[in-house]
Amino acid sequence: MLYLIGIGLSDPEDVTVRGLELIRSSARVFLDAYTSILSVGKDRLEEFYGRPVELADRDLVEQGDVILAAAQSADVSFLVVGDPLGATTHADLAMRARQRGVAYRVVHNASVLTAVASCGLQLYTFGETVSVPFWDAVSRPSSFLDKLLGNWERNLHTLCLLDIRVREPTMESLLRGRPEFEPPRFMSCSVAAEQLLALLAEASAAEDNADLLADSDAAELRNRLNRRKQLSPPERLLTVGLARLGSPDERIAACSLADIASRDLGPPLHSLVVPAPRLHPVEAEFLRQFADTEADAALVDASAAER
Ligand SMILES: C[S@@+](CC[C@H](N)C(=O)[O-])C[C@H]1O[C@@H](n2cnc3c(N)ncnc32)[C@H](O)[C@@H]1O
Repeated sequence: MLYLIGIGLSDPEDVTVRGLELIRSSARVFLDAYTSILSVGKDRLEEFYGRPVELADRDLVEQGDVILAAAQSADVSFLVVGDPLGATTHADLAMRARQRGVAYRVVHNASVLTAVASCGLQLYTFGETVSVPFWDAVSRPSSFLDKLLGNWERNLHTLCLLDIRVREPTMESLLRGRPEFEPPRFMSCSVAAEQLLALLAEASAAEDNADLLADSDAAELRNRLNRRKQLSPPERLLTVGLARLGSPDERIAACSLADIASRDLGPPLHSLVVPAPRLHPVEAEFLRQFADTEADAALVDASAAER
């Protein structure tokens, strides 16, 4: 039997009683170290569970063979930070278990997908969740912005999950054929905001060049830019930064996109929310407690006033 067990967002003690009993009675215990992390290390988990915990990196999680082979002949717990079905990766593991005839059960727990409501925005009025990937010298993915705009146009909030890179092999080590790994990286709200600001700035620069294009291309470009312009200027675009949700040192900040780019919300993990353009008055009232300055509070009030 394969048990997919959510271990919550913060402390070892966040595991459910049922989850803990299953972990303690399993022959092997794996911890997904690829899609999310707990700020406490593996040692504290092992101490609390009274069981050795094997770290599952990206290959082990995505291929799933080692885990599924073990679960074919014994009880295996696969631990996921948050809820086990809060990331598509684990739904995939469950489907592959089924295909191989390995029975599985899910033990749910708190997830960032629900904890985001701590900022006061209603879960019912969130649209599609997006993932913001790190940019590098060769790739600057931006498809998340179009999804965000789709939500915005329907007056829905957008939860942006921010990239995590663990055990990424360095380019030199790949060339040598002997992998060595980069230090882990976790995207902060300020880096996500900088990438978003860069895309919005590119949109206004591109607008100046639209006249140089053939009519049909220019019309398409103008349409795309006009959509993006809804999010400008960045000094008036309300955002919410959320750091370490569910932890005693959780931090939530409601301020403009321009401001969040220079705010330090502390250690990972971070998520960023772009609220819908028009907030429900109750959402605005709840959210206002996370406005650090009068200017931030005025921005929240303006979103409610525009209903
Ligand atoms: C793939 S999702 C993890 C989903 C997880 N299984 C769950 O249910 O919460 C990973 C991303 O969620 C966000 N995240 C996870 N835990 C968080 C937390 N405690 N506070 C803020 N953001 C968090 C971060 O953006 C992180 O990169």
